[in-house]
Amino acid sequence: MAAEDTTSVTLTWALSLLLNNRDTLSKVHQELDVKVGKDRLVVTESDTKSLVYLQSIIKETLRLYPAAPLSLIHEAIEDCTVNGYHVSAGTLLITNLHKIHRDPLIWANPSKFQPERFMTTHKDVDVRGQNFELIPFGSGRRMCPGLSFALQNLSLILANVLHWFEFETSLDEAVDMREAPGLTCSKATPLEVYVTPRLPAFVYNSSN
Ligand code: HEM
Repeated sequence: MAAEDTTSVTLTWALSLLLNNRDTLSKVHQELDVKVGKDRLVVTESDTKSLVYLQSIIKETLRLYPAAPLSLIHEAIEDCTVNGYHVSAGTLLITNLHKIHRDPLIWANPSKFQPERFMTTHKDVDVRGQNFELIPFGSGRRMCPGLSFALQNLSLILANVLHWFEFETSLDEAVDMREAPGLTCSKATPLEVYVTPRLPAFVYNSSN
């Protein structure tokens, strides 16, 4: 599993989702204004812990667009029974994370981008492999060892770019959300955005 690729595709989906859901984009900008402030350039790791809406956006992005939609292939090393199904030793198992994450029995409006669900109905659901309805990093002994590093990077990078810039698409068009086939869930078309500064000019000349 490529570490850089998974992080960059997740960030691209997050930004695409925000551009197609401007209310959410405004709300996360408001959160940054209140918790970080427009007179400071760098959002730090300790800031990101209090950015609960931003964290919900990351979870919702990983739910809708898990970077490895079919996870990695696993092989049963011995005969076992899982949930009433007999699995013989040697069976290759592919877990369809994309499908699990959009199960209508678990998720209301499963294909809708609703970060608020992680502050209300699903506030106790995390991505760390303990809640089987949301397992973008897999679960168990062979789950992604880069999970904490990835979550830290996703929060820091997304918080900083959102804090620094306003984002627009050409002619205000909606972002094309089609997915490209492949092991990693990337966009079928590149994301093109226009950025403009959103902080006062003096802040960009400071080093904090
Ligand atoms: C958004 C970011 C990422 C996502 C969604 C992700 C997801 C996954 C998934 C689903 C697996 C398969 C787990 C399984 O077999 O059950 C995996 C495995 C793996 N990931 Fe990640 N990953 C991410 C970032 C990273 C990063 C940053 C690193 C390293 C710094 C990393 C290193 C690995 C490695 C080495 C494995 C193979 C583990 C094994 O087979 O024992 N991943 N990842």
